[in-house]
Amino acid sequence: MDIWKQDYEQLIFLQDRSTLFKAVIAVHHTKLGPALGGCRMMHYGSEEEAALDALRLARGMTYKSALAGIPYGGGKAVLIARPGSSRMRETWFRTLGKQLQKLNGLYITGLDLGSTVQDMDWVREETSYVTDTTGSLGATNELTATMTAYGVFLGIQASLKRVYGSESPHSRVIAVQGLGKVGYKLCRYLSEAGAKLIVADVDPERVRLAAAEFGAAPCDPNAIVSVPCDVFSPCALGGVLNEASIPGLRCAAVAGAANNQLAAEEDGDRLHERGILYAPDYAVNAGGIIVTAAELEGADAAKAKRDTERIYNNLERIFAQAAASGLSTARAADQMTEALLK
Ligand SMILES: NC(=O)c1ccc[n+]([C@@H]2O[C@H](COP(=O)([O-])OP(=O)(O)OC[C@H]3O[C@@H](n4cnc5c(N)ncnc54)[C@H](O)[C@@H]3O)[C@@H](O)[C@H]2O)c1
Repeated sequence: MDIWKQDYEQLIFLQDRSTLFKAVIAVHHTKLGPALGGCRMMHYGSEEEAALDALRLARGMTYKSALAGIPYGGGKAVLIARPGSSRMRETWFRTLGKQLQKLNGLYITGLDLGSTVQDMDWVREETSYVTDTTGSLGATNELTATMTAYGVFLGIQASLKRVYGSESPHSRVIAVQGLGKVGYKLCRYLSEAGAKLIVADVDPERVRLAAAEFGAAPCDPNAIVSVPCDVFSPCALGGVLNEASIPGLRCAAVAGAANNQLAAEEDGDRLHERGILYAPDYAVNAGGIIVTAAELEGADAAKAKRDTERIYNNLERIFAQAAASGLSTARAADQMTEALLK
């Protein structure tokens, strides 16, 4: 990877050799406000891989916040885990907190894959540039996942409206890949709206629960991508929409929570060519970052919900712009967002 060819404002490498602490902070864009994005803690094959992940994720945060209309830029921290790192957690997160304090608000961190509310509490003891601490809006009652699921539900409704002329999920077949914090709550919204659910998860217990609670039809995790349905909703992994999977899709639309659903930029064009309506991931899954923004401005859950409702309208605008320009919805969303970043 050539670091200088990537798109970002600052890339900060942190280390403390005495405690084996290694982290990367990517600040992608701050014109609309301080860089906001969680801290991921995981194993990486190399420091370069960690930096690339931070850069890619930070860019995604810029686009998500800008389109969601919240006054923040995009950033991300990754903390490089290694065998035995659980013993070092407190030290490492305190070190991160001290470094964030030195950055003086350029970047605000929070929860992401592999980090916990306890970790954020340690950061908080060193700096105020952190969200998702104990008792905060983002850490309470799973509001982040609930609003993300609600936003995806709205994204599915907007997609149904575009494809069928009616937003109602009643009797529509929705295939949900991943029944984690977001996917399971999404199933609840859909089930209450009368949708027929097909679900898959690598954890059979989650599938059993969804079948019992929502009457969902279980599906093999390897088959859910190509199951016949009205809307396919990826709520597990990134990269599920790719050169190999797109020809096998049997849905009218895709709208889900997973980040980075398109493996490559051209995959948005592939969906467009197949006549499948793609609701761009960062437009659909902004509910979580909207909760974080509400937390930072001292607002409540009701405000976060109102702001999440903008997702429906954003998608209508993206679909209209794509139709008018002949571009894929992915490219139309990028164009709309990039205009906001100038
Ligand atoms: N939690 C949020 O608020 C939020 C916000 C924005 C985006 N997202 C994204 O949405 C996705 C889901 O988030 P989450 O918080 O529900 O995560 P999670 O870890 O709680 O749930 C993921 C679920 O997917 C399942 N899974 C993993 N691999 C699978 C596979 N191959 N097939 C089927 N199921 C599989 C897991 O068993 C798990 O139940 C992630 O991509 C996440 O980055 C989440």
